[in-house]
Formats: sequence, C-alpha cells, structure tokens
Amino acid sequence: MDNIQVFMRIRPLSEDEYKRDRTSESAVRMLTDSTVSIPSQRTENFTFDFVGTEDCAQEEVFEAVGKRAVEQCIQGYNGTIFAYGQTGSGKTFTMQGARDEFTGPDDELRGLIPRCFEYLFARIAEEEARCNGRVKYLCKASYIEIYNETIYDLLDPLIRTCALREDIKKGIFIDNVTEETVQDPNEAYSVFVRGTTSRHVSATSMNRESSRSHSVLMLIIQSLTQMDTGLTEIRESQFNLVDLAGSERQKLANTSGMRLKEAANINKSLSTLGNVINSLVDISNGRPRHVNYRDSKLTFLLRDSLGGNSVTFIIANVSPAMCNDAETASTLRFAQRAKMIRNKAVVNQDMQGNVPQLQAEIQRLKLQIAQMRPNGSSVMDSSLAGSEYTVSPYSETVVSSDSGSGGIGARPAGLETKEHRIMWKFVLLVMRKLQETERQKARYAENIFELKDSLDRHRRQLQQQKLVLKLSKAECEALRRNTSIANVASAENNALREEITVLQSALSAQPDYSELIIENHQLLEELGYMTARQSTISDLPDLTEAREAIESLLISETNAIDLKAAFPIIPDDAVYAGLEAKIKQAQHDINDLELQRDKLEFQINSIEEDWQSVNEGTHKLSTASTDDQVDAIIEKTMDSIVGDQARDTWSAISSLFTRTF
Ligand SMILES: Nc1ncnc2c1ncn2[C@@H]1O[C@H](COP(=O)(O)OP(=O)(O)OP(=O)(O)O)[C@@H](O)[C@H]1O
Repeated sequence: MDNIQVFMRIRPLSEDEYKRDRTSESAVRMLTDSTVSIPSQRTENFTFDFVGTEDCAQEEVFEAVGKRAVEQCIQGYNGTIFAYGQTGSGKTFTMQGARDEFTGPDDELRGLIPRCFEYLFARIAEEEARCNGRVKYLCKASYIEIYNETIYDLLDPLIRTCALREDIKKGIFIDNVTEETVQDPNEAYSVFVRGTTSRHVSATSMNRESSRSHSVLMLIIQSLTQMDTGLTEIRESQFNLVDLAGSERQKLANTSGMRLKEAANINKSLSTLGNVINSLVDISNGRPRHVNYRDSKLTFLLRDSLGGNSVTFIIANVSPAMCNDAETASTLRFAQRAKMIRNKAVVNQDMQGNVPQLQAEIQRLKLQIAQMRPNGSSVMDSSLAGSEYTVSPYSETVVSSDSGSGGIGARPAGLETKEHRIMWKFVLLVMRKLQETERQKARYAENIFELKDSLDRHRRQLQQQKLVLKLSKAECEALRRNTSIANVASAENNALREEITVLQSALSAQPDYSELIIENHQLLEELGYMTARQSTISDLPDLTEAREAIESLLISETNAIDLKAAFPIIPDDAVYAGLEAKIKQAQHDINDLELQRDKLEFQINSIEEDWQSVNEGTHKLSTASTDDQVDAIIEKTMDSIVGDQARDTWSAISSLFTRTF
C-alpha cells in the first residue's frame, strides 16, 4: 500500500498581490527542502514529498510528478494527478502551462499535460522497440468537466452531458463518453486543446480566466503482449489528469442566478472531497469509517484515485502573498491530510483466451507443479487453498495473510527452467483472479452498505418533507381563516356604500332650494320697486284702497310667511343644516371605510407575501446541502417576513432543518 504523494508548488507573487501587500515578503517560510510553515497564521509545520518554490520550473514539476506517474501507467498501474489550490494559485499553469501560449515541445512554459504526452509516447516507442514488436500499445483519450454536478463531454461537438455508471467488472465509468484514439503527442495535445476551449471559465477577482468546474483528462493506456505460450497478456491502465476548481469557499452572499448555483456546487463538491479525505485518513489510522464517495460526482468518478487502485499524486498550488496566507494555510492543511491516505495500486493485467482453455491450462499446471514438489503434494492443496493472498506478478511470489506457515512465500523449488517459471506464473494468475473475486465481493458489500445508507437518508428527508407539508397546511388554513374575516369586512363595506348611495339619491330628490331663493329674491325686488312707486300711486285718490291692499300684501315678512304657508315643501334653515350635517357624516363614514378597506388589503398582501417567502424558503432549504447554505437561507427568509404568525411558522420550519443538519 502506498501513500498518496503530495507536492507543493508556490507560484511567483503577482503584481496585484504586490500592490495589495506593499511587500514582496513571502507568507510561506521554507524550513527545509520539504518542510514549510506560514508564520502569519501561526500554523504547524507542513512536510511534503516535494516543495517547488517561486522559481521552480515546469520541467522540475514534470520530473518530480509527471514522469513518475507515466512510468507507473506504462507498467499497468492506474495513475492520477490532482492540481488543488485556491483560485489563481497556478493549477492550470501547472497542468496545462501558460494559457493559450503553448508553442510546441520547445516551449519552456508548457505544463504537465503536454510533457506527459511527449514522455508517454516516447516510452511507448521505446517499449515496442525493446520487445521486437511483441508488445503493442493503444491510447485513447476522453476529456470531461464536472460543472454544477453535471458531467459534460468536452470532446463531443454538442458538449453532451453524461451519466456515471458502476459495473462490477469495469468499476466506475462514464457512460457513452467520447474516446479518441491518439497515436502521438501532437494528436493527444490537439484533442486536449479542443476540449479545453469548451470549458466553463469566467473572470474572478483573483483570476481573469478562472475555471468554474473540475476538468478530468483521461488516458486509457492498453498494452497487448504476445506470450510464448500463444496467449496474449493484456494490461490496461487509466491515467487521470485533474484540474480542480478553486478550493477557497465560494461567496454565496450577494450572488444570484447562475453564479450562485455555480458557487454552491463548487462548495459542495470540494467539501465532499474534504470529507472523503478525512474519512480515508481515519481509515488509514485504523478507525473504521464509511466513505461517502457518492456525495459528489467528482469523488465518485475518482473513487479509485482516493484510497483505491491508483498511484495518486496531489499538487498543492499556493500563492506566496500575505493577503492569501489563510487560503494557503488551508490548502496545506488539506494536502497534509491527503498525504496520509494509503492507496492499493495493482497492475491491471489479464490473459486473453476462452475460459475452458484457461481452466484446462490451470489444471495442467497445477498437476505439473504438484509433480515437481518432492512429496508430490499440490501447491494449491497444501498451502494456498482457503487463505488470502497478495500477489506480485513481478517478483513472482505469493504471500499468505495467515503467515506463519512460511512455505509458500517464495517460488517453490524445482522451478528452475523457463517452462516451469511460466507455469508458476499461470498459478499466480489464478491466485490473482481469486483475489480479484474477493475484492469484487468486498466492493459489492460496500455498495450495498452505501445504498442502504442513501436509502436511510432519503427516508429521513421524506419524513422532514412530510412535516414541512403538515406545517404548511396549518399555515394555509390560518391564512384562509384570515381571508374569510377580510371578506366579511369587505361585505360590510359594500353594504355601507350602498346605504350612502341611497342617501345621496334621497338628497338629490329634494326641491331645488336655490331656485326658491332666487324666486323669493325676485319678489322682494319687485316689492321694492312697488314701494318706490308708492308715492306716485298714492297721488291717485281713486286708487288708495287698492294701494293699501297691495301694501299689506307685499310686506316682505308677511309675504315670506304666506309663501312658507303656501309652499310647506321649502325647507327651513334647520332642515337644511341638518341635511348638510348628514351629508358630511356620510362622507366621513365613506372615508373611514375606505381607509379600513385599504388597511385590510395591505394586510392581505403582506400575509400573502410572507406566505410566499415561507414557501420559497422551505423549498430552498430542502435543496440546501451545507450548514452555511441553510443559515443563509434562514436569515434571508426571516428578513423578508413581516407578520408574527409567518415568523413563528418559519422559525418552526427552519429549526427543523438546523437540527437535521
Ligand atoms: N509558476 C508560475 N509562474 C508564472 N506564472 C504563474 C505561475 N503559476 C501561475 N501563474 C500565473 O498566475 C495566473 C493564475 O494562474 P492559473 O490560471 O493557473 O490559476 P488557477 O489556480 O488555475 O486558477 P482558477 O482556479 O481560477 O482556474 C495566470 O496568469 C498564470 O499564468
């Protein structure tokens, strides 16, 4: 079992960082060639397999990481290189090189990926020449990115989405992903460049072209070796080159829409990666743990690279700036933990031939080996059967887990000739098959455990949803009750309005007072005129009686009294004032009612808005995956609620989620 190898790389200080820090002093202190500390963060010391300082060349990183990974893959081991670090720390520079500036094999700034291509194909040519054409290699490339928890095939012209599948023989694989055969470094590089142009990038405060996704370039390296026996030995390894999205916590505040979803997903997958690493570290320290690989696409896809069948390297990229010291310390802590993980890499090797043929061959070999032993007993029968074995196909030894019996570790006596050694190799192969079956069984058991775990989680979620639904129904009922009170008030309002209309029409049905007043006024004027002419009239002796009669008739008061008596319909001042007061009162009532109605309408709207906020908040909570997300949703929703009742309901719902998380 080999530990994951961790390499730290410090990039040079950028101009922006220099302006911010006002110093070129590095936040990282080199204690030895491989041990560093961050004094400003008062952290512990960190020791890695390799530390590249600011002036570390691309070639050095390749020699330390890329070359070793390619060598392992050529032998048939799976290999993975992860570039980890905060945004702008140099992950893409390390993996790919200075962006868009690759000018070919002489370019000093080209990164690990082009250098690995060059070295891989050079080594393949070497191996094929060495074995005089008995070995043939085949390389296929796939290139995907994981963006918002969805896998995109970057080599597909439509950048199709793909699903992850698990097969007991193949392990975890991407269904239907494009695989392109590549025969030399140039072909491989042009495939890589084509995929890179389809990646999701955008500008961040730290980086003009920041990767918003995890990208995984996968090379399948197959070798077919013609054996002297006529059988074909097949070795197949997968080489993953992974450029992760920035490791710093993405800011969710003041972010919305697509950016919010993007940031939340980056947080989710990186925190799952952290959790997986923590569980694996616990396992390495002898504490049994369940590893939640399935919690993110990244960890599930790269399950073998983390604690499984792979030789894995992590490059922890950091900035030397003082302003980034906290992020640098966090990256180094992550890397330090990852270094404790132990992987179990084995050569992925098989023999081609049909089952009966192989079985017959195995029987024949077993028999021959048994005959070669001095006491005639079978190796299988006497020593290997019923035990657990670790097989090293290169050293040609078998080691029993129930050691102590001692006799089966080394190659048995009597295998001096070439033919015998080949036979012994077949027996080893059978042992390996047995071992593989054991591993598959263990994997089945692990899968069942994971599925049960996931089922339990879904059950719990369902129960929560049911409770939320119940609370929502109660709230709905309360709102409905409120609405019916509002309806009663509005019915009263309408009745009053109708009453006012009736009163107004009754008022308008009264006689026209102004007309009567005008008429009265005209009569008074006429009286004045008659009085003025009175002297003239009094000169007419024969008209005196008539004048007196007219005078008595035309005295204004008498006239008015007579008029009132003659026309009782004309209202007096008190009636008029009374009517006016009634009109005023009615208008006052109308104003009051209108005010009341506005208030009720406002209340109804507020309740409706509160209810909508509670609903939306509940929905968001059910999709939130981290404590921070839950806190942010609870706070934001609480801020937007006005009414006490909705506040109480929201508190009840949110406390439920807080407790669950
Ligand atoms: N070792 C280095 N030497 C010189 N320049 C570097 C080095 N590492 C990074 N840079 C420069 O720093 C900038 C940011 O680097 P890069 O884009 O590789 O960061 P990143 O970690 O991939 O960021 P993101 O996560 O946002 O994609 C680039 O302009 C790159 O050229």
